[in-house]
Amino acid sequence: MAQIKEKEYKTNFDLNLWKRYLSFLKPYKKSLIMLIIIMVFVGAIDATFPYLSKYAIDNFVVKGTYENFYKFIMFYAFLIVFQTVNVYYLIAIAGKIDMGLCHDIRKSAFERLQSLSFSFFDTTQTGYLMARLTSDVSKLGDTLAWGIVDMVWGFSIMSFILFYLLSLNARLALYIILAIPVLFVISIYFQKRILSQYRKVRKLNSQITGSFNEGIMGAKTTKVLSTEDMHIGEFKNETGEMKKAAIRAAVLSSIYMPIVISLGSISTAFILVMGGKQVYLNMISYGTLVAFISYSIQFFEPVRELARVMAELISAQAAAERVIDLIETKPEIIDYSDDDSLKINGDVVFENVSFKYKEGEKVLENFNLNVKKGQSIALVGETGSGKSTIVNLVCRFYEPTEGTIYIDGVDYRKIPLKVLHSSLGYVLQTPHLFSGTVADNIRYGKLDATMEEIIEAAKLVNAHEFIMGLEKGYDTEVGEGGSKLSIGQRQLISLARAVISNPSIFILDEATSSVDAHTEHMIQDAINNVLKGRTSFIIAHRLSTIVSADRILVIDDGKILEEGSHKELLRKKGHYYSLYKNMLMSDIHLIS
Ligand SMILES: Nc1ncnc2c1ncn2[C@@H]1O[C@H](COP(=O)(O)OP(=O)(O)OP(=O)(O)O)[C@@H](O)[C@H]1O
Repeated sequence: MAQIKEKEYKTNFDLNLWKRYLSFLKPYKKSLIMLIIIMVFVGAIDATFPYLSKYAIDNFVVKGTYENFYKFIMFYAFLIVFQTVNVYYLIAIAGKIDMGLCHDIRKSAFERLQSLSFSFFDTTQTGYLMARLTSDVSKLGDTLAWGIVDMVWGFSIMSFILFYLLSLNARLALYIILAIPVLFVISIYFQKRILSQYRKVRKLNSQITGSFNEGIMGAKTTKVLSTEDMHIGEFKNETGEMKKAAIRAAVLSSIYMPIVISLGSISTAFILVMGGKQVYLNMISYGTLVAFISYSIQFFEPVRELARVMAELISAQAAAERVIDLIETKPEIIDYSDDDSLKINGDVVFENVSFKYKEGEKVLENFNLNVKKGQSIALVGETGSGKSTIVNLVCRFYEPTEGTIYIDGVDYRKIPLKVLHSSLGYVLQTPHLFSGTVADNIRYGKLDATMEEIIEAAKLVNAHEFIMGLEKGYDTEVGEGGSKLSIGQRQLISLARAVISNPSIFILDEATSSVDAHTEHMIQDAINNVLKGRTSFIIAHRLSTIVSADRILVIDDGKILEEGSHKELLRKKGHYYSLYKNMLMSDIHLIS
């Protein structure tokens, strides 16, 4: 299975990228402000509890008085209730932002995918796109929403703890403050390394998603070719690499955590020794010592969290870069006009058209062709000769690299894509049906089609009869990709779908797979009905189609080798003649 080539991304924080990404947060501005306010409160309250313990020890335990006891209890209870409400809202709001972001980013990415040109899909693999739209988007929403929660909480609780510590005893506070830079440096050091392993995991995850996709899509072919073991081997390699990287990350974490815990314990020990002395000398109260011990434990959590969030943001940057890259990819084929009122008749002219898919190779060179409205053109020739390229250019899935294509005398780049595509009927060699009913699938050709129009289109292509024979007629589910129907039936439905919008230009890439004689006859009949009065380009594989075309073009290496009607070309006794003889022979061979 082919590997997905992943771009290598920056390891430093890329502010510019995050600014572009943060624009997705705009619709959630109010929620975000609410979340920040709530998190400041949560941090402040968390930092206040040890201070309250100090008050309780010094007043109720040491002094043994009950003065203000009930007020204290009430205040404590109020803080607990307030904190509970805060936590409820913080989870709800952060969850809303997380899900909202994922939804919006996925929507933008999917919309962009719909507008991208064919050339994008030539160079981008499905697995890569699936990984972008699923795990990368989730990672982004998650990191951003919950990263904000942790960051605001971290800064808030640290500020309040520092405030309490300094106001209680500045010298003792120093022992805790001195540990911060050490802890921060250690945290960043480890988090960077842990994350570089997680990056590897993500990169491999992309490849594994691709392999999953290919494995599922190509399951039948794999079975037929008996290549299961090879695919399993490849898959094992990828997942093995992923396992190694994940284990390395876990090992690094297992070293990092004890260091952090030890550092916290050392700092607490210092507080105990120094603070204990001060208690002994009556310089601070018992309550203050207890509060200091609590703060020394509590203080390291936000430092750790902030280091983690920073590192996570750097790691999520890889996901953000990939997703933003996708969302900001510009379609190569764009509209130069928005005149939707244009109507297409069907005259098509190629004037000195050259085309290449990639630098260094020419598929078409100075190609000229003049097709009048209503003519049917059969394109025949060896595989790879350029037949599909010609029809792809007519459809403007790609544009000529040189020369011009005129439709009804107008440079077709001046015709809006919407107008061009709604005037085109295209039936692919292996037509794709979408999950849904037969009627739904025909309606894809004209979204506002009535049931009468659907039935009329089905009748035109001789599909009505077999559809009525299905269990639920037009309401029969076709299955994923049309799997519940035969290939011939799928072809008839796709013909109906293509013809329902009454296109003036028809493109047909004839199926090469053989169907039984009756179905072949039905399909041929359907094609003849559909082509009447329309300009058509047919990549023809069936003799019957070729013979009945107005003009036959024999294509070779991107050039027209021979051109004319069936009779004219036979008389010439050239390439078409031998091609026809071969086809005839293989047909006779098939029949016998
Ligand atoms: N998307 C693509 N990217 C790069 N090269 C391509 C692409 N599609 C086709 N080609 C190349 O362009 C040339 C013409 O291909 P094209 O598909 O037009 O031939 P064809 O006559 O339709 O072949 P077939 O009968 O096998 O479908 C071939 O050399 C092919 O390898």
